[in-house]
Amino acid sequence: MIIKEINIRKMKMTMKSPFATSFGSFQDKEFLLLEATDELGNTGWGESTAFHSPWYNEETMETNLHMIRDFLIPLVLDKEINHPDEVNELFSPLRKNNMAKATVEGAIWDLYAKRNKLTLAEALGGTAEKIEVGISIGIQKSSADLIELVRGYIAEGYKRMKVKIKPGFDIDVIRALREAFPQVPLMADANSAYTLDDVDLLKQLDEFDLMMIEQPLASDDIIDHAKLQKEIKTPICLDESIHSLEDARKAFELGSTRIINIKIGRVGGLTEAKKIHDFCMEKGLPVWCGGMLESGIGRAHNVALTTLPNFILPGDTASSSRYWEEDVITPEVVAEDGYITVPSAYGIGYEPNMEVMNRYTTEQFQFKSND
Ligand SMILES: O=C(O)CCC(=O)c1ccccc1C(=O)O
Ligand SMILES: [Mg+2]
Repeated sequence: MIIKEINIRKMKMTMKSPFATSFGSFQDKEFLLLEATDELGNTGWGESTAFHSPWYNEETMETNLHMIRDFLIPLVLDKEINHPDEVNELFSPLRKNNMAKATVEGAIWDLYAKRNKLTLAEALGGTAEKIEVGISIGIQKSSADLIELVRGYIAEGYKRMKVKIKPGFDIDVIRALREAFPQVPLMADANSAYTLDDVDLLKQLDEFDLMMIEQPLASDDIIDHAKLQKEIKTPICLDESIHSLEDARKAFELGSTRIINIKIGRVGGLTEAKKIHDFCMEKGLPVWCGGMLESGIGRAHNVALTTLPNFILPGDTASSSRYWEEDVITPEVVAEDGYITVPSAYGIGYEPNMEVMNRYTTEQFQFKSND
């Protein structure tokens, strides 16, 4: 296939409620969508998971726009690409900027799948027909508020509850949740809010039978996490620290992580995500698919990736309606009793809803081949 045209949209959508983590809180979500068109008129969509500010990682919507426009598009426009795995190779001379790379690569995966009359899940080698999903709940004003939210999500059928913690909103909150829901599959995500000075506090979490603690220590660390894992029973799951198959290998060898949260954007695309998945499967490390509060386009990519066999644990990709009054795809992503049915239409399997998408588009950029 030959990529003939790329369109980028700056989007601004407001979530139903603010999402608070140890690194900050926001309700307005600004992000990029990208559409790639081939020489036959097939199209594919990708979403950038970079936020407006560099607080989850160093990338932002604007750095992604710069990278895509000035470096990534010139590497793919008018080039003959036989398989999306080649895009990972084409981008490899450029360091990092993984979310920018994943935006373009994701659109090309969708395009490739549609062109070859495959679902994106099939193109990736996934077989699951439905996937199990959990929910990620931001930091609340009080344990009581959190308990009420969790009660509602359990009633909706979500398969595991992930709650955000930070210093001052941790042990007491988890204890209260555990007392309220003795059996519920529960985990905590610290988004790098602790250091090794907090070992004694983190040890206290062991009594609550958590499935895992996600990224307790620094966002770039795999050394201290290995030290911490030796001190605590709760399995550590790395999120922020893993950017590539190489990172996954090193973290595994050091004993820094027993589970990996795979986010397509953070690792630079679906090809790298699949490599990490395959490695973890071989080593007996379960994985699950993380979320970045995506619109329907990114959500659809997450659903397709999760059909691979080592996505053993429920991911963070909940129903569109948990985040948005209206989503940019039809149908919207729906979790029923904690399961999302994998769509059977080609590519990402959901159609962009242009009417809704246009309403939330603030700016557009078009790149066309010269011939
Ligand atoms: O519901 C989702 O999409 C996942 C929410 C979530 O946990 C999250 C949201 C924003 C930034 C980082 C994270 C995270 O997984 O650490
Ligand atoms: Mg996380």
